[in-house]
Parts: sequence; C-alpha cells; structure tokens
Amino acid sequence: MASSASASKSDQHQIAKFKIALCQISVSLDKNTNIDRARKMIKDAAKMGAKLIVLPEMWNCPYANENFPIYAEDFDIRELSPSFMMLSDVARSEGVTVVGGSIPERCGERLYNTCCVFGTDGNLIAKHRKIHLFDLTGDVCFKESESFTAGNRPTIVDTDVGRIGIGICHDLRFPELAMLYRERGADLICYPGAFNMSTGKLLWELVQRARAVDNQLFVATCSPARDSSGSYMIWGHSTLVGPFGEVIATSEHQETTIIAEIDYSMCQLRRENLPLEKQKRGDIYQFVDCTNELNSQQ
Ligand SMILES: NC(=O)CC(=O)C(=O)O
Repeated sequence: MASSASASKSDQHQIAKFKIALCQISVSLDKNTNIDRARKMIKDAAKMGAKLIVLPEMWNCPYANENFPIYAEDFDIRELSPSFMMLSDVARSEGVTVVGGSIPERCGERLYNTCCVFGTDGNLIAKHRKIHLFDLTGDVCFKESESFTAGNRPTIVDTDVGRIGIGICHDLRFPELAMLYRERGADLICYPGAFNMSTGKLLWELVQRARAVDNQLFVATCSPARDSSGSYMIWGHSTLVGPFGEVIATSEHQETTIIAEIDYSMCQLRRENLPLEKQKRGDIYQFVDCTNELNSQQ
C-alpha cells in the first residue's frame, strides 16, 4: 500500500476523461444492510460506466459517538472486517477504483475515522485517517475527539484514474491540506463527508468551491443521505466541483448516485489561462512570525 504518489504528471494525464460516481447512501442501524446497499450502489455505478466510485463518511453506521466502537473494524483481522472486505471484493469484481468513504477503524485501543482506497485489482492502495477531528459547539454539538484519535498524515494516491488527494469531511475546512495535495500533483481531491444541517446550508458548497478554485483542481464530496430520525441530521448534497469553482453536478438530500464526468484537461486550461502558481508571491506571505517587523513599522 502506498500513501504517497510517485507517477509522473505525464502518466497521469494519459487518463484525460472518466466518469466518477458519488454514492449518497441511506445509512441504517443495520450494518449488513448498509454493506449490501453500498455493494449494490457500487455495482450499479460501475454498470453506468463509472471508473471511480466514492462513498460517504460513515456509511456503515449512523454518525454518532455511541455507534463508532460498535461498528468499528480491525482491518488486520479480515474475517471481522465485512465492510472493508466488501469494498475490496467489489473493486476487483467490477474493475473500478473505490474511495471507500469512511468507517470506524479499530487499531489496538484506538479508533480512527478512516477512508480506505482500493485499486481495480481489489488491493488496498491508501488509507487516510481523518486528520482534523470535528469538535463543534453551538446549535449543533458534536465531539469526534471523544471517540477518535486524529490521523497524522496527508494521503495522496496514484490510481488508474490519476493522482488523488484524500480528506474526510472537516479536513475540507483546512486550505493548507488541499494546497499540499495540489503541490504534490493531485488534480482531484475526494472528501467523503457528513456536514450537518447547521454547517451544511452555509458552508458545504462554499468550502468545496473554495478548495477547487484556489487550487484549480476538481473536488468531489460524498455525503450519506439525510435520516430525519437520526440524532445528527445530515445535510446531504454530494457534489462535484470543477477547477473554476463551478458546480458540475450535485444532489438533494435523498439516497441517490451522481454520475458525472471529470476531464483533467480542464485543470490545465484553467492553469494556463490564469497561472496562479506563477503569480503567487510566496516571498511575501510566508507563515513566519513577523510581529517584531510589524511593530517596528508602526
Ligand atoms: N463530520 C464532520 O466532520 C462534520 C462537519 O465538518 C460539519 O461541518 O458538519
């Protein structure tokens, strides 16, 4: 398994266009039902021609702290990891790349919010542990840090459909991570996510478009469908955004699969027309402590 990329940019651009599927799954309390549903949605998406299939954050269990330890899987014990095994099997049988949303991962005493990426041969090619845990107070309160340990590594992976950066939900709010992926040659960042009703309406689309337009790349998000009876109400609206910040495809909050086209030549075009990389003034806005300099100018 590699979580860093090594293919050259010219290899990557041999894959000019392909279809991506965003499976906005309706998540139930029954893990086996969730696994069967996810398998069916992946197979259907593959039949519709998708080469890259993305699942949501926490697709095997309803998003709640009390559920995470119960639904967690230890990926080293394959017989006890039905969600992980299904993703591997279906990636291989359908010959597609799967960005497997996220599920709770057990590793010794710790739990992580983890996204596994599978290649077309069913092998695990990357594993991203959510770096920025979602702790929020206000109208909606949630404290992921009660359950999870934060990951400490960015994840960029070379796949049959190009070089992809991976983030999970709240990771989307941190522009530095997306900038790092762009700098390392990603033209697409996939963020399985589960924004809630309060943050979703205002911010979900805004932050995706911001990450895309700042870095002139594609951003794909995939959310679970909304369950009005759940304790954490999910915004939904899985979306694909293009390198000009344009919304290419999006959904409402019900269960659905979005199929849309990614054309990497659009990244090149945007970067040629508006060469932000060259225009950057890194000499001016480096992250150093300039308090003394500012004080002496006053
Ligand atoms: N699951 C999350 O990280 C949720 C989140 O970021 C939100 O705004 O809601």
